[in-house]
Amino acid sequence: MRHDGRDYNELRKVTIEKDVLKHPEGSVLISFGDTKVFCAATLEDRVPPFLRGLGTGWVTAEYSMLPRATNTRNRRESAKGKLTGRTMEIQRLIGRSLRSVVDLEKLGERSIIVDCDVIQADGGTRTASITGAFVALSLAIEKLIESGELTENPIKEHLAAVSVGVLPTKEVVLDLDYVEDSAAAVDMNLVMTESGEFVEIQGTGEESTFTAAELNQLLQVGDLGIKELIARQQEVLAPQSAGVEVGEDSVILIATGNKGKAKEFEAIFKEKGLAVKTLLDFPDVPEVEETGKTFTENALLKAETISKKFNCLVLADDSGLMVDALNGQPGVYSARYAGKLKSDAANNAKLMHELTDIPQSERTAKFHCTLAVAAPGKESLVVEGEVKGEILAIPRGDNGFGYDPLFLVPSLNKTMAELSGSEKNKISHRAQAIKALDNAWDEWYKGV
Ligand SMILES: O=P(O)(O)OP(=O)(O)OP(=O)(O)OC[C@H]1O[C@@H](n2cnc3c(O)ncnc32)[C@H](O)[C@@H]1O
Ligand SMILES: [Mg+2]
Repeated sequence: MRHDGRDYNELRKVTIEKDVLKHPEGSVLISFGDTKVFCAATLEDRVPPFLRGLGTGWVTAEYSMLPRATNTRNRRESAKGKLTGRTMEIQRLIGRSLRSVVDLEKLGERSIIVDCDVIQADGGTRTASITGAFVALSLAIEKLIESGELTENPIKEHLAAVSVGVLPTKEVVLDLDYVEDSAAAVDMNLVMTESGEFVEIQGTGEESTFTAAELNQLLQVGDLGIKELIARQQEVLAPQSAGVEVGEDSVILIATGNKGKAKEFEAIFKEKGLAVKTLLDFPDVPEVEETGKTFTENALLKAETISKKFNCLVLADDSGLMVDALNGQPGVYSARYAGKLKSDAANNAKLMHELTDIPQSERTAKFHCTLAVAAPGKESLVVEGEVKGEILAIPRGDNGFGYDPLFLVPSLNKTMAELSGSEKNKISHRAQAIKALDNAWDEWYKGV
């Protein structure tokens, strides 16, 4: 029986929180029970002198512990003026471990430095550091891929580390906390890869010895722990590493967080036998900032950013309302016409207000839709669609989304919000753009 009630092969509660710091390219706060470590990965566009000009990159790590990470205060190493042997040994181990799963040539002439700072120590700080450092490193590399600086991921496979040991009771256990660690007869740190290979085994009999049979048990229990830790890392790094099913042929990923658009695309693609996934399925993926000045720029930005992130084919829609009496406004600013909060009600209220004195005959407008499709290694495809109409003074209908209740389709004498979903999907700007996409698809798909 372990003092905290865990089973012999049970990890402490492991949590990995990502993007916890503002400045580093990759950051995580990892906890193994009460052991908590910040891991921050920094990208630098240079390599140490011994690698300069060789076209290869470098990954290294630094480790440190806050004075009160432990039961009694430890003087800062910076105040002492030198690193202890323990610190040197641990930071070399972290760097070595990370390099074992990175193809340094693919990384190119740049360095990634991972700082592991223990804020609370309760046993296993080096193993928590390695497991967290791998995630921070992956996040930093993701940034390089997103920005187009790297096209291929230099990470070969996942890496994690865990402690195992033999208690004075002779029990072989996984993931020792401080109480167990300080009494253990055998203490071992394992660093392993996703494919089950070892990077490092540090095993010591503490005033005792251990048998080959015990060693085997220790390795087995450790292997299970590593598999669990890697699964946890994959969850945190998902969807990039887990891939979900977006790569399947029958699924199309649409880079939109707009529920109204998502619903329309689902209906339109269902008829083509394709299931739709949108960013609503991936709430952790941050919204792509629409910094473009045109529909095309923004559609490409959304499609290409998300395609790089997921490494699969992605469709994006940038659309909006263009009102003639407002010189084409709100145009690309349609979603945020009344402010950052993107409220349909506020946008419609602003539009009604802006057009207060404009007679109906001068309230002509059009909905515009630009679609961009991006796929890895291909030049993106862009198509457009439009539908003409008029802006009413008073909203009508409850269907659709956005400006639909104010947008009259004169030939039907109904607003877009008075049409059923399937009626709107026959005539809308989005439907027109999808027709154009259909026409261009085969040639684009075969080519480039
Ligand atoms: O960028 P994504 O995540 O796709 O979602 P978004 O709502 O921000 O979308 P856009 O940047 O393309 O802005 C388009 C805005 O134009 C309006 N709009 C586009 N299509 C529309 C439609 O079919 N009916 C009504 N309003 C529409 C609506 O206000 C949208 O929020
Ligand atoms: Mg948008």
